[in-house]
Amino acid sequence: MTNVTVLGSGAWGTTFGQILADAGNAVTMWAIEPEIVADIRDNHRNSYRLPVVERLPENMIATGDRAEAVANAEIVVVAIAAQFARVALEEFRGLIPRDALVVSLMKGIERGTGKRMDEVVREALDLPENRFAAVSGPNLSKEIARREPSATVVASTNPYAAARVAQACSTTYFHPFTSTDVIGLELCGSLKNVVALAVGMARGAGYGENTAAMIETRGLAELTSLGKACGADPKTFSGLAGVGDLIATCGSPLSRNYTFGANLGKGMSVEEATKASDGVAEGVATTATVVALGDRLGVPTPLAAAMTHVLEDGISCAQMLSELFGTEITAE
Ligand SMILES: NC(=O)C1=CN([C@@H]2O[C@H](COP(=O)(O)OP(=O)(O)OC[C@H]3O[C@@H](n4cnc5c(N)ncnc54)[C@H](O)[C@@H]3O)[C@@H](O)[C@H]2O)C=CC1
Ligand SMILES: O=C(CO)COP(=O)(O)O
Repeated sequence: MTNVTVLGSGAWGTTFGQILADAGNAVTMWAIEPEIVADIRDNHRNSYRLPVVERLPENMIATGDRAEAVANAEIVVVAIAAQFARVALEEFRGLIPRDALVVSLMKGIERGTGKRMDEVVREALDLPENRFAAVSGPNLSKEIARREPSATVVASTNPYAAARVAQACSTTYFHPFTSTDVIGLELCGSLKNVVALAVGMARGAGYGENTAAMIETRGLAELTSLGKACGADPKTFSGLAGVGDLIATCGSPLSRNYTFGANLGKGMSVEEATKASDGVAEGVATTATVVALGDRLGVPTPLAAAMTHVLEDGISCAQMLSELFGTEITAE
Protein backbone atom coordinates (compact mmCIF):
# COMPACT_ATOMS: atom_id res chain seq x y z
CA MET A 1 0.00 0.00 0.00
CA THR A 2 1.26 3.44 -0.93
CA ASN A 3 0.04 6.85 0.21
CA VAL A 4 -1.00 8.64 -2.97
CA THR A 5 -2.35 12.18 -3.27
CA VAL A 6 -4.19 13.37 -6.36
CA LEU A 7 -4.13 17.12 -7.02
CA GLY A 8 -7.21 18.08 -9.03
CA SER A 9 -10.53 16.27 -8.67
CA GLY A 10 -11.92 16.67 -12.16
CA ALA A 11 -13.22 13.79 -14.27
CA TRP A 12 -9.84 12.14 -14.84
CA GLY A 13 -8.29 13.00 -11.47
CA THR A 14 -11.24 11.39 -9.68
CA THR A 15 -11.27 8.36 -11.99
CA PHE A 16 -7.53 7.88 -11.51
CA GLY A 17 -8.06 8.22 -7.75
CA GLN A 18 -10.57 5.37 -7.98
CA ILE A 19 -8.03 3.24 -9.91
CA LEU A 20 -5.40 3.93 -7.23
CA ALA A 21 -7.86 3.07 -4.47
CA ASP A 22 -8.93 -0.13 -6.27
CA ALA A 23 -5.22 -1.02 -6.49
CA GLY A 24 -5.14 -0.94 -2.68
CA ASN A 25 -3.48 2.43 -2.03
CA ALA A 26 -4.52 5.02 0.55
CA VAL A 27 -5.75 7.87 -1.66
CA THR A 28 -6.14 11.53 -0.70
CA MET A 29 -7.90 13.79 -3.19
CA TRP A 30 -7.23 17.54 -3.23
CA ALA A 31 -9.37 20.06 -5.11
CA ILE A 32 -9.52 23.82 -5.30
CA GLU A 33 -13.35 23.64 -5.20
CA PRO A 34 -14.62 23.29 -1.57
CA GLU A 35 -17.89 21.75 -2.79
CA ILE A 36 -16.03 18.93 -4.55
CA VAL A 37 -13.87 18.28 -1.48
CA ALA A 38 -17.02 18.12 0.69
CA ASP A 39 -18.84 15.83 -1.77
CA ILE A 40 -15.96 13.32 -1.91
CA ARG A 41 -15.27 13.51 1.84
CA ASP A 42 -18.87 13.37 3.09
CA ASN A 43 -20.77 11.50 0.36
CA HIS A 44 -18.06 9.43 -1.38
CA ARG A 45 -19.19 11.01 -4.62
CA ASN A 46 -18.04 13.61 -7.11
CA SER A 47 -21.40 14.63 -8.49
CA TYR A 48 -19.87 17.75 -10.06
CA ARG A 49 -17.23 16.15 -12.29
CA LEU A 50 -17.88 12.37 -12.24
CA PRO A 51 -21.59 11.69 -11.57
CA VAL A 52 -21.32 8.33 -13.38
CA VAL A 53 -19.79 6.84 -10.19
CA GLU A 54 -22.42 6.09 -7.53
CA ARG A 55 -19.97 5.63 -4.66
CA LEU A 56 -16.23 6.22 -4.61
CA PRO A 57 -14.06 3.71 -2.69
CA GLU A 58 -13.80 3.94 1.11
CA ASN A 59 -9.99 4.22 0.98
CA MET A 60 -10.32 7.57 -0.82
CA ILE A 61 -10.50 10.70 1.31
CA ALA A 62 -10.46 14.40 0.42
CA THR A 63 -9.11 17.66 1.78
CA GLY A 64 -8.86 21.22 0.55
CA ASP A 65 -5.79 21.91 2.70
CA ARG A 66 -2.63 21.82 0.59
CA ALA A 67 -0.14 20.95 3.35
CA GLU A 68 -2.39 18.25 4.80
CA ALA A 69 -3.05 16.80 1.34
CA VAL A 70 0.60 16.05 0.56
CA ALA A 71 2.16 15.69 4.04
CA ASN A 72 2.43 11.87 3.92
CA ALA A 73 2.41 11.39 0.16
CA GLU A 74 4.77 8.89 -1.42
CA ILE A 75 3.33 9.58 -4.86
CA VAL A 76 1.67 12.86 -5.90
CA VAL A 77 -0.49 12.74 -9.03
CA VAL A 78 -1.32 15.97 -10.87
CA ALA A 79 -4.60 16.20 -12.84
CA ILE A 80 -5.23 19.92 -13.25
CA ALA A 81 -6.27 21.70 -16.45
CA ALA A 82 -2.93 22.22 -18.23
CA GLN A 83 -3.11 26.01 -18.53
CA PHE A 84 -3.51 26.29 -14.73
CA ALA A 85 -0.97 23.64 -13.73
CA ARG A 86 1.95 26.01 -13.11
CA VAL A 87 0.05 28.48 -10.95
CA ALA A 88 -1.66 25.67 -9.01
CA LEU A 89 1.56 23.71 -8.41
CA GLU A 90 3.59 26.70 -7.29
CA GLU A 91 1.35 26.71 -4.20
CA PHE A 92 2.64 23.19 -3.38
CA ARG A 93 6.32 24.11 -3.71
CA GLY A 94 8.17 23.06 -0.55
CA LEU A 95 5.18 21.09 0.77
CA ILE A 96 5.73 17.80 -1.08
CA PRO A 97 7.99 15.29 0.76
CA ARG A 98 11.54 15.24 -0.66
CA ASP A 99 11.45 11.61 -1.79
CA ALA A 100 7.91 11.55 -3.24
CA LEU A 101 7.42 10.83 -6.94
CA VAL A 102 5.30 13.30 -8.92
CA VAL A 103 3.13 12.05 -11.79
CA SER A 104 1.41 14.13 -14.46
CA LEU A 105 -1.85 12.95 -16.05
CA MET A 106 -2.22 16.17 -18.03
CA LYS A 107 -2.37 16.39 -21.82
CA GLY A 108 -1.52 19.88 -22.94
CA ILE A 109 1.17 22.42 -23.80
CA GLU A 110 1.46 25.67 -21.86
CA ARG A 111 0.35 28.73 -23.79
CA GLY A 112 2.96 31.49 -23.88
CA THR A 113 5.96 29.30 -23.00
CA GLY A 114 5.21 26.37 -25.34
CA LYS A 115 6.37 24.02 -22.58
CA ARG A 116 5.25 20.43 -22.13
CA MET A 117 3.63 19.43 -18.83
CA ASP A 118 6.75 17.51 -17.69
CA GLU A 119 8.66 20.79 -17.99
CA VAL A 120 5.94 22.83 -16.28
CA VAL A 121 5.55 20.41 -13.36
CA ARG A 122 9.29 20.12 -12.79
CA GLU A 123 9.80 23.90 -12.96
CA ALA A 124 6.85 24.73 -10.73
CA LEU A 125 7.88 22.25 -8.04
CA ASP A 126 11.65 22.46 -8.59
CA LEU A 127 11.57 18.70 -9.07
CA PRO A 128 14.50 16.59 -10.30
CA GLU A 129 13.90 14.52 -13.45
CA ASN A 130 14.32 11.18 -11.65
CA ARG A 131 11.25 11.89 -9.47
CA PHE A 132 8.91 12.62 -12.39
CA ALA A 133 6.63 10.34 -14.41
CA ALA A 134 3.82 10.95 -16.91
CA VAL A 135 0.80 8.77 -17.63
CA SER A 136 -0.92 8.84 -21.02
CA GLY A 137 -2.94 6.49 -23.19
CA PRO A 138 -6.42 5.82 -24.56
CA ASN A 139 -8.12 6.61 -21.27
CA LEU A 140 -11.57 8.15 -21.62
CA SER A 141 -12.44 8.76 -17.99
CA LYS A 142 -16.12 7.82 -18.07
CA GLU A 143 -15.36 4.34 -19.45
CA ILE A 144 -12.62 3.70 -16.88
CA ALA A 145 -14.83 5.08 -14.10
CA ARG A 146 -17.18 2.18 -14.97
CA ARG A 147 -14.13 -0.12 -14.66
CA GLU A 148 -14.11 -1.07 -18.36
CA PRO A 149 -10.78 -2.73 -19.34
CA SER A 150 -8.10 -0.38 -20.65
CA ALA A 151 -4.37 0.19 -20.74
CA THR A 152 -2.01 3.12 -20.42
CA VAL A 153 1.68 4.04 -20.53
CA VAL A 154 3.73 5.32 -17.59
CA ALA A 155 6.87 7.10 -18.77
CA SER A 156 9.85 8.27 -16.78
CA THR A 157 13.52 8.69 -17.58
CA ASN A 158 13.97 6.82 -14.28
CA PRO A 159 12.83 3.20 -14.92
CA TYR A 160 12.43 2.64 -11.17
CA ALA A 161 9.96 5.54 -10.94
CA ALA A 162 7.99 4.27 -13.96
CA ALA A 163 7.80 0.77 -12.47
CA ARG A 164 6.74 2.09 -9.05
CA VAL A 165 3.98 4.26 -10.48
CA ALA A 166 2.82 1.45 -12.81
CA GLN A 167 2.65 -0.91 -9.84
CA ALA A 168 0.60 1.62 -7.88
CA CYS A 169 -2.05 1.99 -10.61
CA SER A 170 -2.30 -1.60 -11.78
CA THR A 171 -5.75 -3.19 -11.32
CA THR A 172 -7.72 -6.00 -12.93
CA TYR A 173 -9.25 -3.49 -15.40
CA PHE A 174 -6.41 -0.95 -15.82
CA HIS A 175 -3.10 -2.18 -17.22
CA PRO A 176 -0.06 0.13 -17.28
CA PHE A 177 2.91 -0.40 -19.59
CA THR A 178 6.19 1.43 -18.91
CA SER A 179 8.39 3.59 -21.12
CA THR A 180 11.39 5.91 -20.81
CA ASP A 181 10.16 8.27 -23.57
CA VAL A 182 8.67 11.15 -21.57
CA ILE A 183 8.91 13.62 -24.47
CA GLY A 184 7.13 11.28 -26.90
CA LEU A 185 4.41 10.47 -24.38
CA GLU A 186 3.79 14.14 -23.57
CA LEU A 187 3.60 15.14 -27.23
CA CYS A 188 1.26 12.28 -28.14
CA GLY A 189 -1.18 13.19 -25.38
CA SER A 190 -1.16 16.88 -26.21
CA LEU A 191 -1.19 16.75 -30.00
CA LYS A 192 -3.89 14.11 -30.39
CA ASN A 193 -6.30 16.64 -28.87
CA VAL A 194 -5.73 18.93 -31.86
CA VAL A 195 -6.47 16.03 -34.22
CA ALA A 196 -9.60 15.14 -32.20
CA LEU A 197 -10.87 18.73 -32.53
CA ALA A 198 -10.50 18.47 -36.32
CA VAL A 199 -12.09 15.02 -36.62
CA GLY A 200 -14.93 16.10 -34.34
CA MET A 201 -15.46 19.16 -36.50
CA ALA A 202 -15.62 17.05 -39.66
CA ARG A 203 -18.11 14.68 -38.02
CA GLY A 204 -20.19 17.58 -36.75
CA ALA A 205 -20.28 19.00 -40.26
CA GLY A 206 -21.66 15.66 -41.46
CA TYR A 207 -18.61 14.15 -43.17
CA GLY A 208 -17.98 10.41 -42.99
CA GLU A 209 -15.26 7.80 -42.56
CA ASN A 210 -12.91 8.86 -45.38
CA THR A 211 -12.61 12.38 -44.08
CA ALA A 212 -12.09 11.19 -40.51
CA ALA A 213 -9.45 8.64 -41.59
CA MET A 214 -7.66 11.30 -43.64
CA ILE A 215 -7.46 13.74 -40.73
CA GLU A 216 -6.37 11.04 -38.28
CA THR A 217 -3.65 9.70 -40.59
CA ARG A 218 -2.30 13.11 -41.59
CA GLY A 219 -2.56 14.18 -37.95
CA LEU A 220 -0.50 11.19 -36.88
CA ALA A 221 2.14 12.03 -39.50
CA GLU A 222 2.27 15.62 -38.20
CA LEU A 223 2.50 14.48 -34.61
CA THR A 224 5.27 11.98 -35.47
CA SER A 225 7.41 14.51 -37.39
CA LEU A 226 7.13 17.02 -34.57
CA GLY A 227 7.92 14.36 -32.01
CA LYS A 228 11.01 13.18 -33.87
CA ALA A 229 12.26 16.75 -34.17
CA CYS A 230 11.84 17.11 -30.39
CA GLY A 231 13.88 13.95 -29.74
CA ALA A 232 11.02 11.52 -29.07
CA ASP A 233 11.25 7.81 -29.86
CA PRO A 234 9.17 7.24 -33.04
CA LYS A 235 7.94 3.91 -31.61
CA THR A 236 5.92 5.81 -29.00
CA PHE A 237 3.70 7.24 -31.75
CA SER A 238 2.58 3.79 -32.92
CA GLY A 239 1.86 2.65 -29.36
CA LEU A 240 -1.00 3.11 -26.92
CA ALA A 241 -0.16 6.74 -26.16
CA GLY A 242 0.02 7.57 -29.88
CA VAL A 243 -2.23 5.68 -32.29
CA GLY A 244 -4.12 4.15 -29.35
CA ASP A 245 -5.16 7.48 -27.92
CA LEU A 246 -5.91 8.89 -31.39
CA ILE A 247 -8.35 6.03 -32.03
CA ALA A 248 -10.09 6.50 -28.67
CA THR A 249 -10.23 10.28 -28.68
CA CYS A 250 -11.09 10.80 -32.34
CA GLY A 251 -13.82 8.17 -32.22
CA SER A 252 -15.77 9.03 -29.13
CA PRO A 253 -18.32 11.64 -28.10
CA LEU A 254 -17.02 11.00 -24.56
CA SER A 255 -13.96 13.05 -25.57
CA ARG A 256 -14.31 16.73 -24.74
CA ASN A 257 -11.99 17.64 -27.63
CA TYR A 258 -13.98 15.59 -30.15
CA THR A 259 -17.24 17.04 -28.85
CA PHE A 260 -15.88 20.59 -28.88
CA GLY A 261 -14.91 20.08 -32.54
CA ALA A 262 -18.27 18.49 -33.35
CA ASN A 263 -20.06 21.51 -31.89
CA LEU A 264 -17.94 23.82 -34.06
CA GLY A 265 -18.77 21.65 -37.07
CA LYS A 266 -22.47 22.01 -36.28
CA GLY A 267 -22.08 25.79 -36.38
CA MET A 268 -21.37 26.84 -32.79
CA SER A 269 -18.85 29.61 -32.15
CA VAL A 270 -15.76 28.92 -30.01
CA GLU A 271 -17.49 30.73 -27.12
CA GLU A 272 -20.63 28.61 -27.48
CA ALA A 273 -18.63 25.38 -27.72
CA THR A 274 -16.63 26.38 -24.63
CA LYS A 275 -19.85 26.93 -22.68
CA ALA A 276 -21.23 23.58 -23.85
CA SER A 277 -18.05 21.66 -22.89
CA ASP A 278 -18.20 19.15 -20.04
CA GLY A 279 -14.72 19.97 -18.70
CA VAL A 280 -11.54 21.21 -20.24
CA ALA A 281 -10.91 20.66 -24.00
CA GLU A 282 -7.13 20.98 -23.86
CA GLY A 283 -6.69 21.06 -27.64
CA VAL A 284 -8.18 24.55 -27.85
CA ALA A 285 -5.22 26.15 -26.06
CA THR A 286 -2.68 23.64 -27.39
CA THR A 287 -3.38 24.18 -31.13
CA ALA A 288 -1.55 27.50 -31.54
CA THR A 289 1.37 26.27 -29.42
CA VAL A 290 1.81 23.33 -31.82
CA VAL A 291 2.11 25.73 -34.77
CA ALA A 292 4.67 27.82 -32.86
CA LEU A 293 6.63 24.68 -31.95
CA GLY A 294 6.60 23.54 -35.58
CA ASP A 295 7.78 26.97 -36.77
CA ARG A 296 10.61 26.93 -34.25
CA LEU A 297 11.75 23.45 -35.33
CA GLY A 298 11.14 23.91 -39.06
CA VAL A 299 8.46 21.17 -39.09
CA PRO A 300 5.30 21.85 -41.12
CA THR A 301 2.08 21.59 -39.07
CA PRO A 302 -0.70 22.05 -41.64
CA LEU A 303 -3.44 20.50 -39.50
CA ALA A 304 -2.66 22.56 -36.41
CA ALA A 305 -2.34 25.67 -38.61
CA ALA A 306 -5.74 25.06 -40.22
CA MET A 307 -7.30 24.45 -36.80
CA THR A 308 -5.76 27.69 -35.52
CA HIS A 309 -7.66 29.46 -38.28
CA VAL A 310 -10.84 27.74 -37.13
CA LEU A 311 -10.32 28.74 -33.51
CA GLU A 312 -9.02 32.26 -34.10
CA ASP A 313 -10.69 33.33 -37.35
CA GLY A 314 -13.80 31.15 -37.40
CA ILE A 315 -13.21 29.51 -40.81
CA SER A 316 -15.63 26.72 -41.75
CA CYS A 317 -14.89 22.99 -41.77
CA ALA A 318 -14.75 22.93 -45.58
CA GLN A 319 -12.22 25.80 -45.54
CA MET A 320 -10.20 24.05 -42.83
CA LEU A 321 -10.02 20.88 -44.92
CA SER A 322 -9.08 22.73 -48.07
CA GLU A 323 -6.24 24.46 -46.15
CA LEU A 324 -5.13 21.07 -44.94
CA PHE A 325 -4.87 19.74 -48.50
CA GLY A 326 -3.01 22.81 -49.78
CA THR A 327 -2.62 23.29 -53.53
CA GLU A 328 0.66 21.51 -54.13
CA ILE A 329 0.77 17.79 -54.98
CA THR A 330 3.40 16.11 -52.81
CA ALA A 331 4.62 12.61 -52.03
CA GLU A 332 2.90 11.12 -48.99
N1 LIG B 1 -11.04 13.15 -18.82
C1 LIG B 1 -10.28 12.27 -19.42
O1 LIG B 1 -10.79 11.31 -19.97
C2 LIG B 1 -8.80 12.42 -19.44
C3 LIG B 1 -8.18 13.62 -19.15
N2 LIG B 1 -6.81 13.73 -19.21
C4 LIG B 1 -6.15 14.98 -18.91
O2 LIG B 1 -6.19 15.21 -17.50
C5 LIG B 1 -6.25 16.61 -17.23
C6 LIG B 1 -7.43 16.89 -16.32
O3 LIG B 1 -8.58 16.45 -17.00
P1 LIG B 1 -9.99 16.26 -16.29
O4 LIG B 1 -9.84 15.92 -14.86
O5 LIG B 1 -10.76 15.32 -17.11
O6 LIG B 1 -10.57 17.74 -16.48
P2 LIG B 1 -11.78 18.49 -15.77
O7 LIG B 1 -12.17 19.61 -16.64
O8 LIG B 1 -12.81 17.51 -15.34
O9 LIG B 1 -11.07 19.03 -14.47
C7 LIG B 1 -10.05 20.00 -14.53
C8 LIG B 1 -9.44 20.12 -13.17
O10 LIG B 1 -8.52 21.21 -13.16
C9 LIG B 1 -8.71 21.91 -11.95
N3 LIG B 1 -8.24 23.29 -12.02
C10 LIG B 1 -8.47 24.21 -12.97
N4 LIG B 1 -7.88 25.36 -12.64
C11 LIG B 1 -7.27 25.17 -11.45
C12 LIG B 1 -6.48 26.00 -10.58
N5 LIG B 1 -6.18 27.26 -10.88
N6 LIG B 1 -6.01 25.45 -9.44
C13 LIG B 1 -6.29 24.19 -9.13
N7 LIG B 1 -7.03 23.37 -9.90
C14 LIG B 1 -7.50 23.86 -11.04
C15 LIG B 1 -10.21 21.86 -11.75
O11 LIG B 1 -10.51 22.17 -10.43
C16 LIG B 1 -10.49 20.40 -12.09
O12 LIG B 1 -10.20 19.56 -11.00
C17 LIG B 1 -6.34 17.30 -18.59
O13 LIG B 1 -5.06 17.74 -18.96
C18 LIG B 1 -6.80 16.20 -19.53
O14 LIG B 1 -6.34 16.38 -20.85
C19 LIG B 1 -6.05 12.67 -19.52
C20 LIG B 1 -6.60 11.45 -19.78
C21 LIG B 1 -8.02 11.23 -19.76
O1 LIG C 1 -7.36 12.04 -23.24
C1 LIG C 1 -8.44 11.53 -23.26
C2 LIG C 1 -8.66 10.13 -23.62
O2 LIG C 1 -7.48 9.41 -23.67
C3 LIG C 1 -9.64 12.34 -22.93
O3 LIG C 1 -9.93 13.13 -24.00
P1 LIG C 1 -10.67 14.52 -23.78
O4 LIG C 1 -9.77 15.35 -22.92
O5 LIG C 1 -10.88 15.03 -25.15
O6 LIG C 1 -11.96 14.21 -23.08
